[in-house]
Amino acid sequence: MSALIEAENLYRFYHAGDDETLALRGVSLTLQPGDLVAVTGPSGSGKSTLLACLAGLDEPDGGTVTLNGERLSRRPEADRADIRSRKLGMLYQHTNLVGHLSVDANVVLAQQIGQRRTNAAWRHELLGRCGIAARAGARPSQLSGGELARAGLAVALANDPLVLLADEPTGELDDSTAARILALLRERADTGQAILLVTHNPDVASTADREIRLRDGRIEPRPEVTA
Ligand SMILES: Nc1ncnc2c1ncn2[C@@H]1O[C@H](COP(=O)(O)OP(=O)(O)OP(=O)(O)O)[C@@H](O)[C@H]1O
Repeated sequence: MSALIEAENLYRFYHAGDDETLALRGVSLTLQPGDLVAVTGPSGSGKSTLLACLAGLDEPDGGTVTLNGERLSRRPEADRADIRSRKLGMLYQHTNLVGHLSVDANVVLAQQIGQRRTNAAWRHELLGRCGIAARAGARPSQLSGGELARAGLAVALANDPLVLLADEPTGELDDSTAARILALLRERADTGQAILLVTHNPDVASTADREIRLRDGRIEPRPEVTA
């Protein structure tokens, strides 16, 4: 079985004048089909940078990202966009919705852009499962923060992607809605997807198969288990 996400020794530096920020310093991780993994860490530890590099939206200064056997890093943007449209769904912290389209039309658009040929039945199921069917005709500006997060998740899952990267998918949600969304993510993982979610919430992280903790751009070693 081949890994769905492989990141090897990722480095990302930002320069502003004389200042250099080491956002990622040698991060490696692997997700197999069925893995639901949480990325946690304090503000500024590199979580969003990691997600952007894994999605090919940002180019790491060192290291490689491979999605389902296809190298994403150090390729022209058109190639990365093609790989994304075949393999990846992404939920951003700041919404991934087009402002002048309804929620339903946003999901339709994502289905048209993607290359995995999902149908209208899938879209309707998804809107229901994400708890946003009742607001499917609304535009993003008419939605609450929690509704935006759920609509964004429907867009991210529109193509039933092999890999889902989600930045704070439950951040704006009440406990019962968050539990429902986590159950949906678990179910998608059980069908063989790999899901990486960023969260500040320890309860959400504890529902994942494992937790990757970032600090200052590095993965914190797991505590030694003593017998
Ligand atoms: N475009 C940029 N230019 C300069 N520095 C940046 C840029 N983007 C991020 N950084 C810096 O890189 C580091 C990692 O940022 P990142 O957004 O990945 O952290 P994070 O863990 O996602 O934080 P948060 O939990 O607050 O969202 C921070 O020190 C941040 O200030």
